[in-house]
Amino acid sequence: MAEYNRVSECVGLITLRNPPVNALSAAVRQGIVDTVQRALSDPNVKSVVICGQNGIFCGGADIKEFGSNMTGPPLIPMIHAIESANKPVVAAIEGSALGGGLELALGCHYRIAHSKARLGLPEVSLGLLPAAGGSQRLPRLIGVPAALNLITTGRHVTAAEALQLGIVDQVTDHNTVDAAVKFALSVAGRSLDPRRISTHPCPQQPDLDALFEEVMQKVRQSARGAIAPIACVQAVRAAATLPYAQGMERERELMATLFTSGQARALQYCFFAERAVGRWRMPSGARWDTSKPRPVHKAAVIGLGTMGRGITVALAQTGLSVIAVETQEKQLMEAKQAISGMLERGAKRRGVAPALDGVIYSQNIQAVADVDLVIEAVFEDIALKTKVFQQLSAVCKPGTLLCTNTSALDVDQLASETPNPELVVGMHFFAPAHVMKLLEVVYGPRSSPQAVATAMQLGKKMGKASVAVGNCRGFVGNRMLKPYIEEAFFLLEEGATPELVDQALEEFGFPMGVFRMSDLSGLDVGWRVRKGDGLVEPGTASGRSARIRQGRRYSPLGDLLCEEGRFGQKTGRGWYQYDKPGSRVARSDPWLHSFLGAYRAQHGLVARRIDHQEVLERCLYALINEGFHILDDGIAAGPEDIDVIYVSGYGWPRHRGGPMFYANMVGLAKVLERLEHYQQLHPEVPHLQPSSLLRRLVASGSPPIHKWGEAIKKLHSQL
Ligand SMILES: CC/C=C/CC(=O)SCCNC(=O)CCNC(=O)[C@H](O)C(C)(C)COP(=O)(O)OP(=O)(O)OC[C@H]1O[C@@H](n2cnc3c(N)ncnc32)[C@H](O)[C@@H]1OP(=O)(O)O
Repeated sequence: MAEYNRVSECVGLITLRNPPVNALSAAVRQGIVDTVQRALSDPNVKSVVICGQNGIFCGGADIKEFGSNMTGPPLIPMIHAIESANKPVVAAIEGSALGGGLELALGCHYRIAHSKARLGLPEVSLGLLPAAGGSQRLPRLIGVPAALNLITTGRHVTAAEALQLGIVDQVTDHNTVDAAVKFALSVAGRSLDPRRISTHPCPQQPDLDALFEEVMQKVRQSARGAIAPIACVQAVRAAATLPYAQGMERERELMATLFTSGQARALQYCFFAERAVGRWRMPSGARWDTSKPRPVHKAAVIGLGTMGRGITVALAQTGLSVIAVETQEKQLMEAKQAISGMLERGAKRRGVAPALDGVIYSQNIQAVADVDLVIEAVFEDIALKTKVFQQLSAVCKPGTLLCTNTSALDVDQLASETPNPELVVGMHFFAPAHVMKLLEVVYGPRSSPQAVATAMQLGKKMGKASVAVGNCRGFVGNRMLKPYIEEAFFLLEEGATPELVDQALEEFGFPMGVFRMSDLSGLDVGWRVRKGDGLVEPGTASGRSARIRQGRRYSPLGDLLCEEGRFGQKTGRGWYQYDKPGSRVARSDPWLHSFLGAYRAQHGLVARRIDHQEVLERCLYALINEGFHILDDGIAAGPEDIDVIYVSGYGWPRHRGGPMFYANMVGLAKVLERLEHYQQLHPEVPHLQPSSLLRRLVASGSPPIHKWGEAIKKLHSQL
């Protein structure tokens, strides 16, 4: 797993070999220990180069080993032995040097990087800290402020930035190993004392306490309950204030707490879940590895409202040429200006030229005749969308993929309006579409695997977390959101306030509670949907019967607010009040509290004390329960799909892994027991009725989440 060769007569070349990213598995660590020893004991070898095979230095510790008993030589003494060597050791960094990979490089005496390489200590995003000396060496090398920034954010830096920061000694555009060997020859015999980073003092920093105080505050605010960023700050503080050996001891203690924490397990689960969703499969048996995507060179977007504009930007930024269609001239001109602005700002941030020429604007749908893929983003109206799909079927060249950005309408119905339903899929973007990571790729029974593969590949190109899901009302994300929101409304009826509900959810880790989120997205959105479903009844009927609609408990609270013109931030009033329409700072509203009091009195409801635990159990377990229904229905292929959707599109705190992972952590039996408890109290609420899959999983011994797939298959075959 680490190959040894002698090159240029006197350079020992060690090559890490562990595809695909040369992770530091037990075998690789053993290989490094053995080959370093061999190089150091060979009198003909004057210096050593460490590189990785296949253009990547090292992706860090092998994350797959974390759950098991770790064997093999530990990283810290291995890196220490390299740093203590009496021959210069040079790291030749191509591709990535991340986590333990960069820590290994920091133990080397010199670092040479290819100009396209990226370096970083991303442990924080796995719920850890750089505990192979990284938290102690990096601040000594580049200073406390820069090290704090890299270690607490986990961001990857380019080779150019690494050079500027002093992480690497040289950047090359040519063969990195050749450059490193040449460099190793040139430094053979030089004193290595100044090159051993652990022996350096941390560069002096004025107002150290104030700096740590400020960073800690910032980190606490943005971490929303995550513990790793805080431990990272504490570890760097140890580097800045303690001798190296004591700093290493502190690094070890902090890591020990993190390593076994539920947060680290959740974050590592997210890492693998994000990769697992790329290996999509459909109930028909079609799969990612047997379905070839069609090439997409030219795309079109129909309808340039907020969503269409964002989608156009996301497509143009991938380098595609895009035809952007809006039939009204005024709207087209406004959209052109807005899209150009977004492209320019995005390009400035990324330091590239804006793809302004990549977008052609047109009022005429005929302009899309030769595109490979169309994304329809017109108003959410089935008649309008049907018309657009019929026009597209007539205009587009044969084989063009027709995608709809609907968030609520039936993809199958739209597909059935076209002569080629196999070419139709949903591409459900989230606003703002050029920023939000999530994309639900919605297939119907007639969507071809090739259409799904093409949409998934395009999503990946746009940098989205793309998840393939089946077609149903609300798809996965919005379908699960419905019971969550309904429970929040019921809690208000029973005595909670929007402030209490939001506080409980925000302390759990959501960036915004359900009511602040509703104010942001607009109360009228849900009102329109409920009207369409025939649920909204004007009038002042009171009592329990007024709150049972279509045979189930219904809360008209949201409708009543909308009747008052309280649509949220845009009208300056919603569940909260705002200084003016469009303002973002939510303030508690006495009007709302007296409205809730009057509403309860009118309906004979007696307010009771509701605590945070009840808020979390009712809102989150109702949402999770819907997740089990979705798995049982085969709408999502596995719990990872649901979790990626919730973490990347709905603000579920990443350090809690996603709703299904959370259920697994809490214990399926406990979730079932609490749902049964609330269902007994609220028999008229169907979404509290535990899903049969949840019951069956508990009955079969609550298998761990990575075994749910097998269990679900087995349980289905027994039905
Ligand atoms: C003792 C504790 C010490 C901890 C210190 C650490 O080092 S913790 C690990 C720190 N490293 C990282 O966080 C890096 C994680 N990897 C990445 O960011 C990316 O994989 C990459 C290296 C930038 C490569 O990206 P790319 O897009 O090219 O590939 P994928 O992300 O799709 O990965 C390909 C497959 O490799 C698996 N993989 C990646 N990194 C690791 C790893 N460190 N350990 C184990 N496996 C890793 C990844 O899961 C993919 O596998 P598939 O089976 O193909 O899905």
